[in-house]
Amino acid sequence: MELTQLIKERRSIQIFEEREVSLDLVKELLDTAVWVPNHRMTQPWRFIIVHGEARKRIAELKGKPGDASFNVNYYNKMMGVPMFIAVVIQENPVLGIREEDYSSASCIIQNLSLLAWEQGLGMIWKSYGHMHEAAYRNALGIQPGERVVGSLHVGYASQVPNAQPRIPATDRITVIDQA
Ligand SMILES: Cc1cc2nc3c(=O)[nH]c(=O)nc-3n(C[C@H](O)[C@H](O)[C@H](O)COP(=O)(O)O)c2cc1C
Repeated sequence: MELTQLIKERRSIQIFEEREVSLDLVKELLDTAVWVPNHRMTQPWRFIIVHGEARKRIAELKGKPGDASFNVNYYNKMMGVPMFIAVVIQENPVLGIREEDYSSASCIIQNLSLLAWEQGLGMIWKSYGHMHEAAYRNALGIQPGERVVGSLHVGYASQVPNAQPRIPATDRITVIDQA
């Protein structure tokens, strides 16, 4: 697919088919996705992939079946996601570097979503609040000093939403051409 078309046609996918996602394919896509610009080449990221039965680690964060606190809607929603990828970066003590690192990690996520879309695979970048909480962090083995940039939900789309209109960049361009 042509790059322009790929960028415009990629959509964030919320609802997936039950079909499994190949771990090897995702590893291969990530290996390409990490070719981002990265000031100082800190490369502070890692990727925690959760699939199969391990999805219960996330689905059971709001109670297990049988618990009084069990949230069946949350459980079913999360078990309906074929694969999760937590994108995690080591937080640099220097604010400027932390921001650069976060920016580079964001580029990886966009690269991955385009590469996945090219393969017919959907994805959404989720930033739900509980990905910063201890229960989620413990369930995925996230270490002190690591920051979760996003929880990616990955799978084959069962529904592709309509595109939401974008403000043309031309409406937002200031050209300075006078000395
Ligand atoms: C940093 C970031 C965080 C996001 N977090 C969420 C989220 O928590 N829940 C959600 O439904 N979508 C989330 N999204 C996806 C956006 O809602 C989505 O990109 C937007 O609606 C435009 O749709 P499109 O990606 O299909 O063009 C997030 C996107 C970004 C870049």
